[in-house]
Amino acid sequence: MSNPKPIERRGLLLVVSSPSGAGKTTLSKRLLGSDPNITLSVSATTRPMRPGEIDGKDYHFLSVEEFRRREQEGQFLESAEVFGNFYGTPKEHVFNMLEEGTDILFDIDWQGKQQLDERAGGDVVSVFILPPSRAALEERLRKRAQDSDEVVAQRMAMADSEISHYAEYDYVIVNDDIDKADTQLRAILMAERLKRRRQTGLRAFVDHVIKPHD
Ligand SMILES: Nc1nc2c(ncn2[C@@H]2O[C@H](COP(=O)(O)OP(=O)(O)O)[C@@H](O)[C@H]2O)c(=O)[nH]1
Ligand SMILES: Nc1ncnc2c1ncn2[C@@H]1O[C@H](COP(=O)(O)OP(=O)(O)O)[C@@H](O)[C@H]1O
Repeated sequence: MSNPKPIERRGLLLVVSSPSGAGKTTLSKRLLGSDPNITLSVSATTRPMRPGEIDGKDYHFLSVEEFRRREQEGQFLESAEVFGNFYGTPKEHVFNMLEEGTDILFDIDWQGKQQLDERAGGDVVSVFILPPSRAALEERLRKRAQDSDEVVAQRMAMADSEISHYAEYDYVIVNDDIDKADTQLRAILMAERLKRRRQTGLRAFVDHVIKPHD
């Protein structure tokens, strides 16, 4: 009896949001570095590059004029203004990856998440990352040491309004211990991948299992 092919699965859009400094970039990088079936949606942004960031890998860094031009051409799946800078998700990469059946990770804010829900509702799985405390959030923003005191203060001031959107998300993780939070994020992804409705090749697989073969 021949072995059935692996069960085909519909790709999902994993949205991870948090107040700045809660750890979503750290968690995303860990996941992307060890799971070959998920890829990052690299956003376009008008914010200045931080030391260590790579253009095209962390973000596509654009001037405001270029961002506006691409936005008007309809190149973004969603876009939003955050902390006075513009951010947007380029459509093309997302569509190419979904066609290949690869899951896509989005590090975007609650405004972007709402727009993705409107456009791709059933395929969106959303996770909100909370810091263990306000003091820990501030300490992490300072420790990152890539932003000025003014930027840290601005991000702390924004944290409350960001956090107020937690209830719009499917899952919430408190990022206290990074290994624990990492395990929790992977558990969510694994369970969501196993949802019956996402396993589009299930009928063919079951037919193969229950029907007699020569
Ligand atoms: N809507 C939307 N938000 C984005 C996008 N890219 C990044 N963001 C959000 O913009 C905010 C600021 O991001 P960033 O400047 O990298 O600082 P971070 O908070 O330290 O990650 C974060 O909440 C990100 O999730 C995007 O393409 N669309
Ligand atoms: N669980 C954790 N415990 C301690 N520090 C952490 C934890 N998670 C992340 N950090 C640190 O906090 C800082 C902010 O994390 P980052 O992933 O850049 O946050 P965000 O992308 O949400 O702005 C980084 O210096 C990171 O190394």
